[in-house]
Amino acid sequence: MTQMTVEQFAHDLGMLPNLLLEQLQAAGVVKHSAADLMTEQDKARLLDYLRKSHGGEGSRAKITLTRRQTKEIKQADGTGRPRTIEVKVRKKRVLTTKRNITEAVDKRPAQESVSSKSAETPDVTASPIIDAEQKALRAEEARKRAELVARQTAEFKEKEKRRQQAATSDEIKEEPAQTIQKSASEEVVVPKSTTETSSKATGKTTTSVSATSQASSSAGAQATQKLSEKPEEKNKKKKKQIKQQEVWKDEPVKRRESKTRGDAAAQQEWRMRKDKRGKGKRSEELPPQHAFSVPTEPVVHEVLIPETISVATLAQKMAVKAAEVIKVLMKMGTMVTINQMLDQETAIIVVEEMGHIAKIAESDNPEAFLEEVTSSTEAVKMEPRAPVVTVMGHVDHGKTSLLDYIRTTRVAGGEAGGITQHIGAYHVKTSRGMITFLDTPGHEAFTAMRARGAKITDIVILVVAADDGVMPQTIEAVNHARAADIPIVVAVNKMDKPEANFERIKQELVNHGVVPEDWGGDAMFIGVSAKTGQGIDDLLEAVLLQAEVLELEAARDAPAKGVIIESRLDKGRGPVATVLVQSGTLRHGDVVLTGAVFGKIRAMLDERGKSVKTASTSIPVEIQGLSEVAEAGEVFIALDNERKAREIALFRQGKFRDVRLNKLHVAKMEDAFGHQQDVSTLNLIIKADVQGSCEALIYALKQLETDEVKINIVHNGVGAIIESDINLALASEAVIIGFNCRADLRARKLIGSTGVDVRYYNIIYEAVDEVKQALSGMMAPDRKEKTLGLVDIREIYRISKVGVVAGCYVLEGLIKRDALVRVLRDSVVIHEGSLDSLKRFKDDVKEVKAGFECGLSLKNFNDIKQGDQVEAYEIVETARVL
Ligand SMILES: Nc1nc2c(ncn2[C@@H]2O[C@H](COP(=O)(O)OP(=O)(O)OP(=O)(O)O)[C@@H](O)[C@H]2O)c(=O)[nH]1
Repeated sequence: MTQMTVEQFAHDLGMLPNLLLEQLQAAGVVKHSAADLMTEQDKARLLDYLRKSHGGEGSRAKITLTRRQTKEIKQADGTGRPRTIEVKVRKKRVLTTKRNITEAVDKRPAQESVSSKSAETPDVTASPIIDAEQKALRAEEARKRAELVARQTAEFKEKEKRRQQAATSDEIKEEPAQTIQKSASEEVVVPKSTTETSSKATGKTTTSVSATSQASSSAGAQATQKLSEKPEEKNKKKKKQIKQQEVWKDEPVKRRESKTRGDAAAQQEWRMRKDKRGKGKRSEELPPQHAFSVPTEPVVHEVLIPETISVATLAQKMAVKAAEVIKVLMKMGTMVTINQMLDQETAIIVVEEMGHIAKIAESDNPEAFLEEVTSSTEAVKMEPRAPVVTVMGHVDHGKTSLLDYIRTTRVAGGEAGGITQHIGAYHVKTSRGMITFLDTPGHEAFTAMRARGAKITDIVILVVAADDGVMPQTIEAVNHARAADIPIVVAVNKMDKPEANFERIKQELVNHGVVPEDWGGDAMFIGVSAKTGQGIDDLLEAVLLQAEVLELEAARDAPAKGVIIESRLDKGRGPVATVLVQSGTLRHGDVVLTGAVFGKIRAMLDERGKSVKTASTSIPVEIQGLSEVAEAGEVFIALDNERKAREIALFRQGKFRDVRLNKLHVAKMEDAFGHQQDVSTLNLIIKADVQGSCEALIYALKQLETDEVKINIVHNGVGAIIESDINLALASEAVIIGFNCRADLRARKLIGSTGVDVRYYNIIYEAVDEVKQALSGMMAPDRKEKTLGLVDIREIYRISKVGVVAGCYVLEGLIKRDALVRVLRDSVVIHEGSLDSLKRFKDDVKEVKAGFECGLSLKNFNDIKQGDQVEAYEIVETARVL
């Protein structure tokens, strides 16, 4: 082996002798000048050092190359002033190698120091430590590389040629970014050649640009330099540019990806957003074709229409201009402005008029959310719950006394005086179970709640004073309970009084349909005394027995639902409401929505004023935190979403409320007049000046009943029409008849807001006549067949796409286009149906009289033959009168 100097070795390696000297020194090989001789041992030491300095030996499978370059570019800015731009290029590339490490490291000095140098160069440096076999391998590889380089060069030349042809005069301007890419392209060659030697390469380049704005003093010099550039240099530059443009095409993408944090989905979304704006084009990832194709026909939108919608919103939903909608409405004879609200029906017509599909929007109605909540709770396990009891009865029969007795003796395990607060409801514990009492005796609360659709009470305790007997309000209570289909337990009170007569009460109530168990009925009668406490246990027992029969159940592990029992504005605490949980569990911190009021529960007290954290089914609690005073009798629901609760509350507060009120179904006499369906019962509430006229009216009305139509007197009484009558009418869809009496002020207000049908009479026959008309309207009309004429079929024509057409002659009467027909063959009916067409010559006609010819076809029937006859007839309906 020939010896060589440091300089020669450096030359072979393609590096400066000084640099090699430094490396040798670092490797512990003492050489003083470039003329010093290198021994094989020196080379081996240097190689060993380089291996170690690149991060360990043997197991190393990755090689990291880092290179920094700083360049200055002088360019004129937008104003034409020369500027110097400093471009720093930092390139880092990690190569993963599967090859023998010795070999990989062996090549390193050459690759690292000269990126553009021919790959065959470093053979000499490796010679001391490679054997003959390796040499052969190396030679083979060198040959391959040479081939590759030759091929690449040829390709570039070809491309260059094409590019030059395409843009001969268009000199590629050197933008700063391009310049960066240009310099970076040098580095790109490395992985390409490395791919040859190492089987896998992953590259990463970080580029930073710092542009310094400074007046260039050498602008002229630069120009000269540009001019003096040789054509080959220019070509070389262009080649590099083209090469880098191809290779670095995906570099912006890489950079973006490296900047993006978060998961892949977020990145994807981010990219999509970017793509939407038309920036950051990524030809590799985009499908080759354009995803959007211009619609060739009008797009039909499915438009969800809420109860009311503004013109602007409607236009937006159809993707048209508001002016278009206004135009359509103008054609329909309505002048509107862009912000005007349209009702649902009008909006539907507009949408259909404009060729779109209108759908009644459930999803726009936040209340639909409540339906979801409600339905989701249905799947939850049901558990038995305590009955909720309301006490009803005539004035002074002892309702309050009875409730007071039960409360003071039973609440909190009989701790008399344990109640510090009165919240309108409480629950008592007995040996057989728990009962919840609504502490608001009377019909008002009861019917008010029911009118709002809240069935809060499970059982009614009907209090009747044993010394007084059945009184008007007792009967009213019975009617209310019956209308609501709620079982009654009769508490015959004041049994301690000597004049008490238990049997008389039973008798009197039987007359009103409340039949005691021992008489074959289903009502339990218990003798009690609110004064002495006699029979109270039996009464509670009876209530629980009744509850058992009812099999009362509710979900416990579900969002709470229930009813507002009482509500008021407390000076210190703000709006407070007593609520009864009917299903689920109410928790401190829950968001509660009731009507148009909502709020987060800030405090929750039980009936003794003790703070509690939860309240499960049939438990009454007082809650604080509602935004306003809630309406008693209104249903409440606990939601986990405050935003949704607010949304629904606002929705209910708005004008939608009026729309909803209008939609509340109330019974109208007119409905009954025009009713042609099988509605067979007319519900009535009758109020009269005196009992006599009330009874007379009921008797007269009852005479109108037939097998088909019935009258149901939901309630009758003496005196003014009061609020509870309206509520009852609302709940039972009844019409109120006021005979020689009027509604009081509060009732009138309620009539105004609910639209309950109230009719006043002072002549009994007038009332009877109107009810008679109503009942007549409820009866199905008489339907009779009327024969129109007879037609002879003389000729049959089979026309493709039309079917069978018959040439006919009208024998008798006439035939109408809309008549019903029977086809007779040998006087036997073979088909019944209707006409599809009726013509005289070529014209469609409405009817053809006897003695004339005509053409006809039948709907869904083609088996018509010459000699058949067609009988035409129609159905005539006549209203029936009672
Ligand atoms: N002797 C006796 N008197 C009773 C009994 N229960 C109630 N009373 C009395 O009957 C009167 C009316 O009792 P309340 O409890 O106020 O009757 P109420 O049905 O609540 O009356 P209103 O609230 O006006 O509807 C009071 O004077 C009670 O003391 C009882 O069991 N025996």
